[in-house]
Amino acid sequence: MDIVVFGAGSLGSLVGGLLARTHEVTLVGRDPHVGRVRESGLRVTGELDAHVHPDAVTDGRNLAADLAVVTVKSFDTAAAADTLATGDFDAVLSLQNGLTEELLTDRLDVPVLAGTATYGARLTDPGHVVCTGVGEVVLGALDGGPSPVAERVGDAFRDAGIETLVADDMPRRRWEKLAVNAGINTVTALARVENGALADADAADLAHAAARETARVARAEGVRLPNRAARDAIDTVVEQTAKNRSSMLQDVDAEKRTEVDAISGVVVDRAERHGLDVPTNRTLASLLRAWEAARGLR
Ligand SMILES: NC(=O)C1=CN([C@@H]2O[C@H](COP(=O)(O)OP(=O)(O)OC[C@H]3O[C@@H](n4cnc5c(N)ncnc54)[C@H](OP(=O)(O)O)[C@@H]3O)[C@@H](O)[C@H]2O)C=CC1
Ligand SMILES: CC(C)(CO)C(=O)C(=O)O
Repeated sequence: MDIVVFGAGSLGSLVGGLLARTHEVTLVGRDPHVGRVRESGLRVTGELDAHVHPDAVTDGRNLAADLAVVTVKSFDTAAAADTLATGDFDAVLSLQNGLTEELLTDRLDVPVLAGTATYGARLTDPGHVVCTGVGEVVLGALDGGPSPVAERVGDAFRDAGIETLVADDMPRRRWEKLAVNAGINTVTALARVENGALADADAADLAHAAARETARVARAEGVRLPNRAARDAIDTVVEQTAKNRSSMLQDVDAEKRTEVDAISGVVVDRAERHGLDVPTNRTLASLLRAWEAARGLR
């Protein structure tokens, strides 16, 4: 397959690097990373090991491929979509956190697949990405149900040795992941603690409340996500990733803009559409946005 990975930062470089073992890959990213990949290839170390030579560019306009994988931060999705729209792709797959696929669908004229990734990645130096955790990519039709396009993409990912599940219930999975991110990412970022700290009862109550509200909004959107499932998902992820610093906490540590708008912000916006109040998500979003504003990040 010809694959463009749009957003060759941490996750994009890892996924693109693994895909390049089997497929023709073009990474779209920034210098000096792109320059180093062109000069001496991309090294993957940590829990996986590879040295590959994908094509790499800084200008993502007018590209053509079977598939474009979107791995920019959620707040860069609209710009990425507008750039991808100048090219020619058979399908687009998002592996981002937050609900970004609707934005891609609105701006692109090709099938957009929904995806989640639980691989951990960190771009430590130009040309070098560290795999900090082997997880799984789950992908499928945005509205659920069977999808021959998703099956083809799933086969391509598996051929490259990426743990991949093609799922026919992406709406539920996306909202469950959103509930997890709305609970864990926000609370850990604001309290500056690792995920495992949410085993503490008070912090867990707050994360559970955000997840329960998210499940309520999901149900208003027609997605079957019981409160109990959202709460259990938080507990499972806290246990499995106890030592993680969530991606939002890493952004706060680095004084970088967070993905709050695509996580808590989306929960608040969708709740409003259905006349629901989500006070926990609203409060968490306000605090994070206040932090970003005070640092000139928004
Ligand atoms: N890292 C991880 O382990 C995981 C990440 N995710 C999700 O994946 C997404 C990406 O995360 P992550 O990889 O950590 O983020 P990064 O910031 O490391 O990667 C995104 C990269 O895309 C670049 N970029 C943005 N817009 C453009 C553009 N128009 N042209 C070229 N390059 C562009 C950014 O450059 P610049 O910053 O200079 O704009 C950055 O290098 C997020 O939604 C995250 O939540 C999900 C699971 C795991
Ligand atoms: C699952 C979790 C919470 C793992 O840290 C995550 O998705 C993130 O940090 O963004």
